Amino acid sequence: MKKIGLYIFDHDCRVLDNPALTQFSQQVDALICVYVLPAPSTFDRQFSQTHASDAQQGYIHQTLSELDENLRLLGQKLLLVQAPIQTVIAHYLKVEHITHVGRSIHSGYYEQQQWQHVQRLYPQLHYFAANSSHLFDLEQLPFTLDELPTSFTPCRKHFEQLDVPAPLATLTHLPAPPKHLANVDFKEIFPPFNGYYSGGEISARDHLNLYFASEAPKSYKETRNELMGDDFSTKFSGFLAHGAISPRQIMASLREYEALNGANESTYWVYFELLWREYFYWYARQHQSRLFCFSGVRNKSLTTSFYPSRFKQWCEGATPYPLVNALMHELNETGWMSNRGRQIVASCLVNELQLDWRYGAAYFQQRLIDYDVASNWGNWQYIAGVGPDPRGGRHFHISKQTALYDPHNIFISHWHGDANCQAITQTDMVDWPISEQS
Ligand SMILES: Cc1cc2nc3c(=O)[nH]c(=O)nc-3n(C[C@H](O)[C@H](O)[C@H](O)COP(=O)(O)OP(=O)(O)OC[C@H]3O[C@@H](n4cnc5c(N)ncnc54)[C@H](O)[C@@H]3O)c2cc1C
Repeated sequence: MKKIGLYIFDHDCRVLDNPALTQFSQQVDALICVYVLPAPSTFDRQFSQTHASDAQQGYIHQTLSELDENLRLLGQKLLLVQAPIQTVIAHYLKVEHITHVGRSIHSGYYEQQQWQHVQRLYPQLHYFAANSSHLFDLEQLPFTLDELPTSFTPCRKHFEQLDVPAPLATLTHLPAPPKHLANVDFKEIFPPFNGYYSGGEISARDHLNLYFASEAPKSYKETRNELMGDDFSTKFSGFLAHGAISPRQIMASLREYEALNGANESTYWVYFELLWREYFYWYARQHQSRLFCFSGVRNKSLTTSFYPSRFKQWCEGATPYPLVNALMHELNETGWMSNRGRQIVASCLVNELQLDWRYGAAYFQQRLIDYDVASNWGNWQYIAGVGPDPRGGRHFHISKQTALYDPHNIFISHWHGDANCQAITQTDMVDWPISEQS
């Protein structure tokens, strides 16, 4: 009997160094490649009224177009489907008689639940999933998931003892699709690229080569907290989030760079930051749905709440704080924000505006071109003090951060941070009695 495989791309939108795709394609005689557009869940709808931003969708559009281009070089093509995964599987089971279904392992709890659900629904199919997005495989870890250290530093020390597997050899062949399969035109579904950050496997390879051909890695540790500019940080996050590049490919280029130019603290720090990403991946795998809980993984009581007008001010960049406003304007326009910027606006939402951190995380989920379930919700928990921070949360003082990172008002004026500063006027019964100052 002919083995017909359905491969579901998700956060692994590349053909090179994609263990899940490579191994799955070796198990089947014919292959259908699909990308399933995620529908907003009930949880998403609870925390926000808006949908994925144009910046985010335009970025995904580019990512998928470049994946399709690379698949075509291997005699394949990418099909885009807008339906729940179980419907997609049911469709191809009926129409193409698929026998196998493959994908890369997802860190998200709901995505894992969905994967288990389809296996229960269609037990007659063969299922396959492998790690395509992280540095280490589960079998390499010196601890079980339950024993994952509760904070980053001890975990990093374990990670540093491990060898990062080399990227796979170039993929030269994929089984062909079973027969002519109609596809939708990507342009009919997605808004155009906004011109700020390019997505996709081809762009990722170009960017990686440019970054490691530059002097930037030598001073990364000193520049990485800046707010503005082309190469103060690596700008790998969008590519990594959608899997247009693998962290192992980045590590291979980093090691080559170090061999040619010498290693220093800054080149090590690029690895160090990739280990943060790694940590949050395993953290999400361990804590599952607790990643989204108000009290976090620490089960901590918080006093923050939801104030619609304050949240609106934060989203629109109309708070009393010019730096926060400028950062939010940058996010809304481009879909990206520096790491220091994310820390400042997240801290403002939690500490100054006293808002439930999950609204901020959900807003980031819809805006970021590099949205990644583990890194986003894990970092938000960290700032809100309900996650892996041994100090129990962070408060970034906005005036101090402004003096440190935008002393000449360049960032604020570029993103019009002082154009619409509004006082926080809303009070509610918990603020009573209202003092002179409020
Ligand atoms: C509240 C908040 C939300 C965030 N949400 C996301 C998200 O959805 N997706 C995402 O990829 N990153 C997220 N980050 C982490 C970090 O801000 C971005 O990865 C980084 O700013 C991307 O820019 P870069 O690629 O130039 O990073 P660089 O500074 O050059 O770092 C190199 C790579 O290391 C990884 N990395 C660096 N810092 C972190 C970190 N704190 N946590 C996890 N990985 C890290 C990223 O993959 C990044 O591309 C968030 C941070 C905060 C504080």
